[in-house]
Amino acid sequence: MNTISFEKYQGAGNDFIIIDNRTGHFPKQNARLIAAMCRRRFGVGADGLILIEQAPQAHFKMIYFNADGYEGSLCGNGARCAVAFAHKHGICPQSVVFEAYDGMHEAKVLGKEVKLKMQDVRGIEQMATDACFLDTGSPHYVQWVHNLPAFPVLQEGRRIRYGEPFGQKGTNVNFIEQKDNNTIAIRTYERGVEDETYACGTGATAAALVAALRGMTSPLRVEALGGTLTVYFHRQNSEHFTDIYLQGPATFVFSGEYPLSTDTMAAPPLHFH
Ligand SMILES: N[C@@H](CCC[C@H](N)C(=O)O)C(=O)O
Repeated sequence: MNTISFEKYQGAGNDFIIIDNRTGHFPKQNARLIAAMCRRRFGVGADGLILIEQAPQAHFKMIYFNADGYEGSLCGNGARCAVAFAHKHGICPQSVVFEAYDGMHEAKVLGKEVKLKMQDVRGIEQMATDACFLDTGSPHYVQWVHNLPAFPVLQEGRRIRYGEPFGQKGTNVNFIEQKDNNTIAIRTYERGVEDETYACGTGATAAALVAALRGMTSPLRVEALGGTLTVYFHRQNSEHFTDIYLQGPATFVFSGEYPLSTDTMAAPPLHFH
């Protein structure tokens, strides 16, 4: 039987299937296969799937698919895990340049962590007194809330993700609360996973920049359900940020072979959904 070799990684509990696709053997147009592999309980289980491919001007190119099987925008935690994977397999040195959805990125492997340089951010839209929208490689709505542990993230996240003005394209949705002078807590509803995830790298970055608008300074600790990420930035003015870095754990979990058969290529429907 034909199989696909994969490794599973997680960065602060945001988990990914990673496949070395430098030979181009993986059927990446097959959204049903990707969704089936990512499906918890029925497949490998992951928030997304990442292909490592050849890139002419970089050590590698990363292609990211959300758990729904469709290509997503930048995944910050996925990118950090992709770097850890590529470094482990000798695809890149400790300091790496790779291509992703939003262009070239530099990153560095620092022991068990990976520090990733993000693109500069220009333009933070104020949506309400307590909410902003910005793009950190992926679109993010960020809202300040009280009592984050009790906040209905799934319900509110889904309402905002599908509501106006985002429509069908949608957005990722983050809820944040200040914990101390340089720490915020975050919970994220992710587009494409359509659920709360344990962490989101581009979301943590967006949240840190929104916190900077309230006077919080770099480096900022962002505490997610699955672990802590650190965001570094330089604030040029209220809507222009440069030298943005996302740092945190990027951990190998296990490796495996996924069988390619008609049975394993489709995620079964749930009977009582
Ligand atoms: N988990 C990711 C965010 C992935 C992108 C997203 N779900 C989308 O396509 O909108 C991260 O760590 O940044």
